[in-house]
Amino acid sequence: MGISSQEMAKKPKAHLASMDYYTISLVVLPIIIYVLHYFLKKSPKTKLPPGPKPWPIIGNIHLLGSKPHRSVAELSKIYGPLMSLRLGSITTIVISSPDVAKEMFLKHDLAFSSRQIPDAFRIAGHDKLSVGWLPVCPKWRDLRKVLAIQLFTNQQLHASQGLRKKKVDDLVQFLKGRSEKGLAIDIGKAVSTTSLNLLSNTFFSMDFSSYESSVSGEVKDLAWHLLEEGARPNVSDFFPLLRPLDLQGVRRRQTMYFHKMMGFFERIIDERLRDQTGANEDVLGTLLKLVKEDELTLDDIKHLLIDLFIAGTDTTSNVLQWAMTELLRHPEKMTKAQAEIDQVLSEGQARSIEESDISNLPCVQAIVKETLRLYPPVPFLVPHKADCQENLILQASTMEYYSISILLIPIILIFTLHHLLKNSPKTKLPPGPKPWPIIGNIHLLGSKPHRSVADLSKTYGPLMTLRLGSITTIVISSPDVAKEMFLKHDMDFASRQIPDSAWAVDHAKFSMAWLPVCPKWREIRKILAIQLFTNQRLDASQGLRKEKVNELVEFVEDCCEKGLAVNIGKVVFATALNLLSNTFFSINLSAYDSSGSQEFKDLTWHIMEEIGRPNVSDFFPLVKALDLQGVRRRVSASFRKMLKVFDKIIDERLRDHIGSKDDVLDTLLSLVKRNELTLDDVRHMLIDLFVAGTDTTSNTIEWALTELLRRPEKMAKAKAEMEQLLGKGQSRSIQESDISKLPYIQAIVKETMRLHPAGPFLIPHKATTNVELCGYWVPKNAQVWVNIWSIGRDPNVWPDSESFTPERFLESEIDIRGQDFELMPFGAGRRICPGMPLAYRMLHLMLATFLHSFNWKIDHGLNPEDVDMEEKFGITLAKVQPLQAIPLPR
Ligand code: HEM
Repeated sequence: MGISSQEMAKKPKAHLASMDYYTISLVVLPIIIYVLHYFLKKSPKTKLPPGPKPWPIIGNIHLLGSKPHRSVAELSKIYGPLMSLRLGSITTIVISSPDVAKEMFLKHDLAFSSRQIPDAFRIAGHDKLSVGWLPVCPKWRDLRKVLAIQLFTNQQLHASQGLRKKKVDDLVQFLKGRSEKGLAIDIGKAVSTTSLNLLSNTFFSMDFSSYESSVSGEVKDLAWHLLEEGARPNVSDFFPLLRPLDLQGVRRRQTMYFHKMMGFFERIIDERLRDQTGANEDVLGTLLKLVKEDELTLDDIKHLLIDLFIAGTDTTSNVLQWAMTELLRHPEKMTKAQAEIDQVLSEGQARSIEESDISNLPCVQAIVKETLRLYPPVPFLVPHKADCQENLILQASTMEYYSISILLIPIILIFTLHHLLKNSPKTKLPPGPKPWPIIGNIHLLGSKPHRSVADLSKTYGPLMTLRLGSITTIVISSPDVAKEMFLKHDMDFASRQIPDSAWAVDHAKFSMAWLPVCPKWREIRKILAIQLFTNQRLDASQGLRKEKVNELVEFVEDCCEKGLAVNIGKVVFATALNLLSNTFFSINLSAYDSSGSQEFKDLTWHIMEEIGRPNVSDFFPLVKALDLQGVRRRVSASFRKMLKVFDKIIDERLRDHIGSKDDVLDTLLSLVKRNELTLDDVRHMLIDLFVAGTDTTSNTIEWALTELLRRPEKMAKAKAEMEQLLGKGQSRSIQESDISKLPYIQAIVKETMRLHPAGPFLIPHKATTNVELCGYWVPKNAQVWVNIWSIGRDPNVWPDSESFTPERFLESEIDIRGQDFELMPFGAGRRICPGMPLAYRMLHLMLATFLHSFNWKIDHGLNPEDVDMEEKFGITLAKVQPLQAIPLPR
């Protein structure tokens, strides 16, 4: 199924060319937008609520992620409870506090009573007949009146309660049957079958669904599809002028589901009209009476029924499912509710529950309220829309220019040029999600790209294509594909996709981390391998490191005496910084209690964070020059500060004399003297070594201790291993040479790096030529992400993959040095981390010292399982909440 490399070499550059059209349109696009803005600039200013700065064109769409309710809640913490977002060309106001909601509903209810109608519901005239989507108008008022007066009055509901009771009895029968056979129950399925039947009996006096068969599937699935498509982010909603194109096919699919559902209701209505003897106490009976009295049309009824089923089935069953889930998690609350029900029902003769009992069950009511509080089935309500707001209209008209340019440019440029190219032979890229126009798949990355991409790989496979703006990105998520990449094509993938931020202060020109494989890069790697990181060199400097670790112990002992908690990440960072600075310069760069190391840590983290941040300049290289998000500007400032520190040290050494310390700096400066390196090479090499070596090390130790604090039995096992080797009490302290005799500590380090690899995508690689990989075509210049985070958690590779089990490595040969593609926290192939030999020593030395010298307690009296495990994505994965642990004497 693959294609030969010769054929590949001949492939015309159709793919790359098409990419360039995106980029061209992106150059033209801002010009048109800014020209139109210029003409509009005399319009009065509007004072929108605060919100995140929108990106050109897409606005804030990329911030929504896969769980917009959570992403938006996070944003509101920064921008306040009344916030504006720009979603494509749509201004969206987000309300996140009871006070603002109160003002909206009490003071401005009418002004906000219309709906933002998704394109998915502008089908078959539904938006013109549906009570859910109509604006406040006479027709909408009539329909609401019918609901309130004819359908959902207490009297009507009372009349149909017998039907519902019967359905609940059916559920109980079904549950009893399963329970007698000792079988588990799919709560979601049972609950949604019941809630569908409760509705279908209230409306039609008939069952739509049965517990054992999938006949019910039809309406339930249709309601689910209609809701799912309706809620799907749709480019037609973000850019209304693109609606006619229905780029994602949402309207096409929705029309099909809609007609199927409509046909289903039409058959029921026809039968009822033919057989007038049927039950008329139900909702359909009432509605048909109103048709007879000319108060409604048959079309009104069909659209009303669609509204009621879409709105009523999934919402009810979701709430019930969440309620049951919470009660199963909190058995004591379940018991309390059961006791209350028992008490109400066993008064007199034991009987089953009636709707009239609800008012006597405050605990059950409270459970429903609490479930609705935590899991509101419609987290943003059904989006409202502001009517007749002068300033919003102005905003909308400005936005239309975006839409016009969006409509014109992609259509004229991209599609015309694509058409011209359509005779070019096709290339067979690995599968992947369908890209949106212009932004491609950027919107799928969310705030934790390693997780989002891992989820996508479940659908598209371990070799997947994403289009990130104009950049083709190949994602590798299995050991087999990684093996083929590193063993068969290492050279072809050994270059880097350089982020724009790495060009700050010309860093990428000198830096070994970003240079392509070229004589200069080889030269620098050779110097590191031969002069800095040989075993002999590292053995020679181990005394310096031991001294630094002793200082760490002294600092922690002091905290221990004072009963103070230790910010693990901070002290490990300071130690790692000193281990490096002593290995390289024979000086300390930080003190534990000074703000200096924190400043250096902040600088390092900022650099890592900014380089890892999704940046429009990386997705659309032709707009790089604009540095739209200011990332390059901020990274330049951080690099300059860091260079200032190194320049001072270099100047001092040059003033003394080279050779006075016999350390790494001496070695490097003598190479400068011999013209084998330039001073700039040395300065930028130091940035690389400090940025790549500190945060990675401290994050790994922080995660290791976090995992051990959550599992005290593993911590005890590690301590026992060390006691056996080193003795207790007046024991000697640990040396780097002891590491090989501590298999459990080694296993802990491996297990930590499996679950929390410092660089989840390695440092992104790039294809330097067209490559055939596992039968697919990887085009030249494609970015390559090796998702070692998802490989490390793949249940097909690792049994019980989510659990922290160092024991799995005790009987296994798997190592972290780039030979085993299931576990490669340092990468593999030519680009493997050159600092690995030093990192290996530092990690084991510090972790073992922490465990051997102290007992540890979690701060704030937290239970082990409650320790926060949230991670934030940068080029490294750090903990969101720094680990604070209290040291106790051993
Ligand atoms: C826990 C510790 C560390 C981890 C997990 C780690 C991991 C990595 C990874 C995954 C890469 C990219 C490999 C690839 O793209 O294929 C890398 C590259 C690199 N690392 Fe490390 N690293 C660590 C510590 C260090 C230390 C201590 C140093 C030096 C002092 C260092 C220096 C570098 C450099 C310079 C590169 C870029 C190499 C190149 O592109 O040619 N790292 N590291």
